[in-house]
Amino acid sequence: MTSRIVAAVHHGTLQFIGVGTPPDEDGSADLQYVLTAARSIGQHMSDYQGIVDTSTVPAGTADRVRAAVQEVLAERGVRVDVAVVSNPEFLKEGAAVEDFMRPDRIIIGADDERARLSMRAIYAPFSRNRDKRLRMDTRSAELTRYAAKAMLATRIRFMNERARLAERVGADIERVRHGIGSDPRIGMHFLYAGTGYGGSCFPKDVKALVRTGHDFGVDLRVLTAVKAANDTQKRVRVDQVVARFGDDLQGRRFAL
Ligand SMILES: NC(=O)C1=CN([C@@H]2O[C@H](COP(=O)(O)OP(=O)(O)OC[C@H]3O[C@@H](n4cnc5c(N)ncnc54)[C@H](O)[C@@H]3O)[C@@H](O)[C@H]2O)C=CC1
Ligand SMILES: O=C(O)[C@H]1O[C@H](OP(=O)(O)OP(=O)(O)OC[C@H]2O[C@@H](n3ccc(=O)[nH]c3=O)[C@H](O)[C@@H]2O)[C@H](O)[C@@H](O)[C@@H]1O
Repeated sequence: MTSRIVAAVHHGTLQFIGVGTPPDEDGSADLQYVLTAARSIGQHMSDYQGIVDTSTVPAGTADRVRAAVQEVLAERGVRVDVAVVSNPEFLKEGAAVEDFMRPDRIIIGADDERARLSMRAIYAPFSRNRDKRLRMDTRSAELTRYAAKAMLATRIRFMNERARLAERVGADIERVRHGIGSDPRIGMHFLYAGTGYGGSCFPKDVKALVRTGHDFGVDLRVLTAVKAANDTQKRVRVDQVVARFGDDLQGRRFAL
């Protein structure tokens, strides 16, 4: 891994981009770092390259990356082939190495056969137990990342809502979690009620997918409701504390 572009471009025929995609003012993913990295590769490549995007980016970004590189190549008067691959990763903070070494699935979104075969080869050592490599087009790969995240966010939101109801009706949400999670159609993962989803990726990626829906004229009502309800979840904890200890919390300490 390096941030030295010249060394990277001369090292091999696959260039992985994994730079930040923070939320833009309108909630969409800001692609400036991805496109800058892509242009830098275009500045230095003199032979075929496969540019692999592992950043979280909206559907259609691979086409923008390809156009950005081709523009730079045209300015330089260099005629070489370029392929763009979408390779979303599903690493969790704190478990990134383990997630990378033992992935559930390896998504290879490629419209170019040569790049797809190189990607298959590079990921072969991580696919020995069973073949985890899923082949698809770039847009499907890009959307898969957000769709996975949206599904998990929806589960968390769903459980937080059930938790509030459980409290009111005198049920125990932990028992309910066991009760429903043991149905294999539902499963045990991501069913913990809490203060709502947070962290560096969930809030920004849910927002970005809602924005993509808006841009493409599709009203993502479920996800919009998930986002709005999650925003209020932190407040629920505060209300519970106040209900239990009263308005004056001076001098008290709480662990979350
Ligand atoms: N943090 C996480 O757990 C996960 C993050 N992602 C996605 O991966 C992407 C990166 O996320 P993070 O690693 O958390 O971001 P980050 O902001 O911590 O790291 C990005 C790095 O890229 C470098 N960089 C930016 N522009 C560059 C350029 N032109 N050339 C070379 N290096 C450059 C920055 O200096 C920085 O060190 C995002 O799209 C994010 O959504 C995906 C899965 C998990
Ligand atoms: O693409 C990304 O950016 C990554 O985003 C998340 O990874 P991460 O943001 O590190 O966080 P998680 O540990 O998965 O938790 C997300 C949030 O949901 C909350 N959560 C999680 C699980 C649960 O049952 N309930 C719950 O409230 C956590 O407290 C946390 O705030 C996904 O889990 C990764 O698969 C994905 O690759």
